[in-house]
Formats: sequence, C-alpha cells, structure tokens
Amino acid sequence: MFAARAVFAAGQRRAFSASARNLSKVTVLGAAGGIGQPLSLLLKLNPRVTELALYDIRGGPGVAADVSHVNTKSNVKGYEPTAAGLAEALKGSDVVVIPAGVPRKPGMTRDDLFNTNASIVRDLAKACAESAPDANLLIIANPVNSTVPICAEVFKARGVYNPKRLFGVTTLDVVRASRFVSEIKGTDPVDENITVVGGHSGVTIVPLFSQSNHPDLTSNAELVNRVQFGGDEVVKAKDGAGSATLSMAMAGARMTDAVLRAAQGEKGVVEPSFVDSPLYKDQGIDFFASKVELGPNGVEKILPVGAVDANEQKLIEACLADLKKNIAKGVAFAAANPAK
Ligand SMILES: NC(=O)C1=CN([C@@H]2O[C@H](COP(=O)(O)OP(=O)(O)OC[C@H]3O[C@@H](n4cnc5c(N)ncnc54)[C@H](O)[C@@H]3O)[C@@H](O)[C@H]2O)C=CC1
Ligand SMILES: O=C([O-])CC(=O)C(=O)O
Repeated sequence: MFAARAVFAAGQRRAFSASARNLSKVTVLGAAGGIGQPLSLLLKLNPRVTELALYDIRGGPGVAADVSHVNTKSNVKGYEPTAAGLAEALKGSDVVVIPAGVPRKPGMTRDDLFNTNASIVRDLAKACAESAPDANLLIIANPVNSTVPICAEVFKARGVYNPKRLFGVTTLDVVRASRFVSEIKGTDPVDENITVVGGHSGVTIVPLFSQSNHPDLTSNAELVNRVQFGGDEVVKAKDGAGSATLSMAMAGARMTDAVLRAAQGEKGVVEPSFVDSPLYKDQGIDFFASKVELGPNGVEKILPVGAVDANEQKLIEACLADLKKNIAKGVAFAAANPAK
C-alpha cells in the first residue's frame, strides 16, 4: 500500500464537505497497456474509486481478473473489445482515463504519433460522448496538444461538449520538474511545487521556476531542457520498448484522485492540466495548460500564468507558436475525418 499512500496521502488528510458524493466509477480505456496496467492497479488502491471498469482492444478482462484480487473495496470489471463492451464500460462513469494509443520509439516526436493515435482517440471520444457525456475525460494519449482538441470537436459535433470536463493530463511534467529540482537542491520533491504551463511536448512544456522556492533555477537551461524533454530520456533508455509508463501511471492516478477529491466535495484542489482555457484565446489558442482549480463540476477556475521573468517569457512565446499549430492540426483532423 506504499504507492497508494504516497499518491493519495495529501487528499486523505483533508475533510469532505457535507454534500460529498462518495460513489465513483472510473473507466480506463487502454487498460492492458504499459500505462493502463499500473494505472489500473493504482486506481484499485484508491479508496475513492468504488467501481473500476477496464477496457482495451485486447486483454481487458485478464487485467481486470488480476487487479480484482487486490483486497480493497472497489469492484473491478473487464469488458470485451466490442462496441457493446465499450459502451457498458463507459455507462455511469464519473471519470474516464484514456491511455489508449501507441507510444514513441527513439527518434520520434510525439507529433509522429498523430497519424495512429488521432483516430483511436476520436473513436473513443465518440463512444464517451454517446455513453458517458457527463464524465470527466482525462486524456493521456499523445500528442496531447492535438488529441484533446480532437475530443472537444467530437463532443461539439454531438452537442454534448462541456469544456469543464475535458483534461489533457500534463501531471507528469509537474512530477518530473519537482523531482529534477530536488535532485539539484538536495530537497524532498514533495516540498517542490513547480508550476508547468503550456502543453505536453518539447518546447510547449514551460516550467516556471521563478514562481518556485528556487527562482535562481530559471537561468538553468539544462534543467529547463530536461523538463521539456524528460519523456525523451525514458524513450531512449527503453530503446524501442516504449515510453514512460510507470511514472505516467503514478501521474495519471494523481490527476484522477484530484478530480475525484474535488467531485466528492473537497475544496481547494489545484492541479495543472491542459484545458479549454481563456488565457491565450485572444491569440487564437483555445487550449492551454496552467494551474486549474477543480470542483464538483470539473474545472472550477483556471488560474492565470502569473508573473514570469524574461527567460520564461521567451519560453512561453516559443510554446505558443508550436501549440497553435498542434491544436489546429487536431481540429482540422476532426473536421476532415468525422467519427462515424
Ligand atoms: N500524457 C502523458 O504525459 C503521457 C502520455 N503517454 C502516451 O500514452 C499512450 C499509451 O502509452 P503506453 O501505455 O506506453 O502504450 P501501450 O502500447 O503499452 O498501451 C496502449 C494500449 O492501448 C490499447 N489500445 C489501442 N487502441 C485502442 C482502442 N481503440 N481502444 C482501447 N484500447 C486501445 C492497446 O491495446 C494497448 O494495450 C501513448 O500514446 C503515449 O505516447 C505516455 C506517457 C506520458
Ligand atoms: O515521451 C513520450 O512520448 C511519452 C510522454 O508523453 C512523456 O513521457 O512525457
């Protein structure tokens, strides 16, 4: 139970409001994958999850049978890889987490995954729009900067888009930033709250060290680069066997827990995430990752980027240029290739 304690301890210390709703079904789409399996395990360890629905195009029931023996209260069910199985897995879900899709190999960018993952995410988004239109949707599948806009378009086409319930999971960038800083400063990563804004790939990932306990780090180009390209470190080390799975599972479990805590009435839950955001809409950028306060209805409040220094301002400008193209690519794909 160590992992569960580390991931969920902060939330468990806080009190629930009287209106708390404590039944929570969580669905994982892509549950038999490198991320999906450890993520499902961590969700089984989360006392806030009462029902865990595991779906994959292969192996969902097997992972579910395995995870279901873990002696926590929640019920786990695996679903057959059919349209009916998918619809059943989604029905009544409060949170749907989507790590379905192919991972990178060395030499690839996240954008190189677009051709495969765009249609996978589009089709799963369609199933969500039909069977769980009110669920919180947590998108892990890359390229997040494009897959999140694709989901929005699919939901809009069906008249059920709620921008407060769609999240691109950027938690791993925050997790990495705090860990990398702690390695340099010799501190406990738990005490390092590093805000990371923008998107989730390369230069669109912008850590704001000037807002942390260590403003001196903003001029540490090597550290900034490590946060922006932390995913590459893992892809290279895995040498063709995929990308980050275990750290991502932890990050996905943390984001899911945050959404559930807020849904169950906890106040002041803030997690950075890539959402439909007003922050740069005047520049034609509809999605942006920043600190988001969560509530019973999903996004409660999108916090401003806040004061940044000259180094960070330059990073944000580079981020916005890339982000705009990534978002437009997702929107254009959805328009040209509507879900059937
Ligand atoms: N947002 C983030 O911070 C991160 C995102 N990722 C992304 O997560 C995705 C998954 O990575 P891994 O788990 O390592 O890949 P994986 O290949 O190990 O697992 C993917 C799973 O998705 C399943 N799948 C494929 N199409 C599906 C469909 N239509 N419906 C249901 N399941 C389907 C596969 O059968 C497989 O089990 C990749 O796109 C990767 O780039 C990875 C790490 C971090
Ligand atoms: O690097 C990748 O392709 C997977 C990912 O998004 C990450 O580890 O941040």
